[in-house]
Amino acid sequence: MGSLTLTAVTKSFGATHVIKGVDLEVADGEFCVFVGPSGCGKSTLLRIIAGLEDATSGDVVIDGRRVNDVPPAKREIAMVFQSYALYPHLSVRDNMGLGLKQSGADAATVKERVAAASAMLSLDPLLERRPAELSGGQRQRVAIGRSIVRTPKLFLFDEPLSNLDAALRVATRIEIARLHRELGATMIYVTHDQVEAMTLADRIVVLNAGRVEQVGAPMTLYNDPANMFVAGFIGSPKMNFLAAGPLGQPGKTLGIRPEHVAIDRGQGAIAATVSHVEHLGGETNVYARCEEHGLVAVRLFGEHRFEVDERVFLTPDPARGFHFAEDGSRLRV
Ligand SMILES: Nc1ncnc2c1ncn2[C@@H]1O[C@H](COP(=O)(O)OP(=O)(O)OP(=O)(O)O)[C@@H](O)[C@H]1O
Repeated sequence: MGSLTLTAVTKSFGATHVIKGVDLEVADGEFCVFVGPSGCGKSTLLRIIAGLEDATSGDVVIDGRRVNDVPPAKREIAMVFQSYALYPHLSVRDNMGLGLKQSGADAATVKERVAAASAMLSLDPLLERRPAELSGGQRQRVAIGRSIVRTPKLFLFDEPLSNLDAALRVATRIEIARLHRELGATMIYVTHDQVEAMTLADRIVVLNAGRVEQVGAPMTLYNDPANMFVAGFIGSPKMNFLAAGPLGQPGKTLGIRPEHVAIDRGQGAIAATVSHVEHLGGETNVYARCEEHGLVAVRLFGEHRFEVDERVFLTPDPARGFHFAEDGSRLRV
């Protein structure tokens, strides 16, 4: 069991209000991802859940028990950080078992749990090595293994993959998804990475300046964003916001994702000039500048040859547009 409830949680550092009243329910077994711009309070919220920071006000409830005054070690949570924080003088085996041993578990239990976690993470050949003899990806697997050994109620991850190179990030991301399925554990995960958020989460919490903008399944945030902030935050390249004009209405904004804008050399709704082209292999991003709307991103599948300075026409798919009022709220038309 490992449910989490946050009720009206706030956090201030002196006069700086960092978390401004967060309410959140995370169900037992759920994978919940916190995203938001740098400085919006993701790590602070995670640290409040862990007990590494005190909430200024509000309640933190784990499995029905208010834990505001319970020290981190007694909350039955495990935290995995970006830096692995392994003991350099201990072997992988001892790093994984130490926390459990310190909490008073007998040697047989420690051995059994370390063996199970090691098998799950393919760490068996590395158990006698010290951290200095491991790659970054292997060290992060040990850090994750150490958290599994303690069978916590909640796993908290703070950007665990951000020190890894691109290929290892993908491999470790898949491994974390598999672990979540196998353990059925509740996981709360902070990331900057859209792909991690979209692929790992049952639900994503979008934070902005210490408040929750929207909580929802990844595809709900993509297909049905609550407001302009969420619409612009989820998706890459980000959604185009087209100002008033033939396609918009005065004072209102039309949001259209780059994958829903057609580009053509012969005809279309908006005349534009190609200013930049990104070839990603399976996809091509074209950025075209037009007088009325500035730079518009177009995402194409497959390889497309557009040249910088080429004249083109852009046509947003009207069925895929979102409308926003001046204050950023969504207009459902
Ligand atoms: N101990 C502290 N004292 C004062 N301000 C702090 C402290 N810790 C965090 N902050 C401030 O709180 C805000 C939120 O920080 P936090 O680390 O939670 O953001 P974040 O969303 O995790 O950012 P990032 O994505 O850059 O890691 C920031 O403006 C930060 O400067």
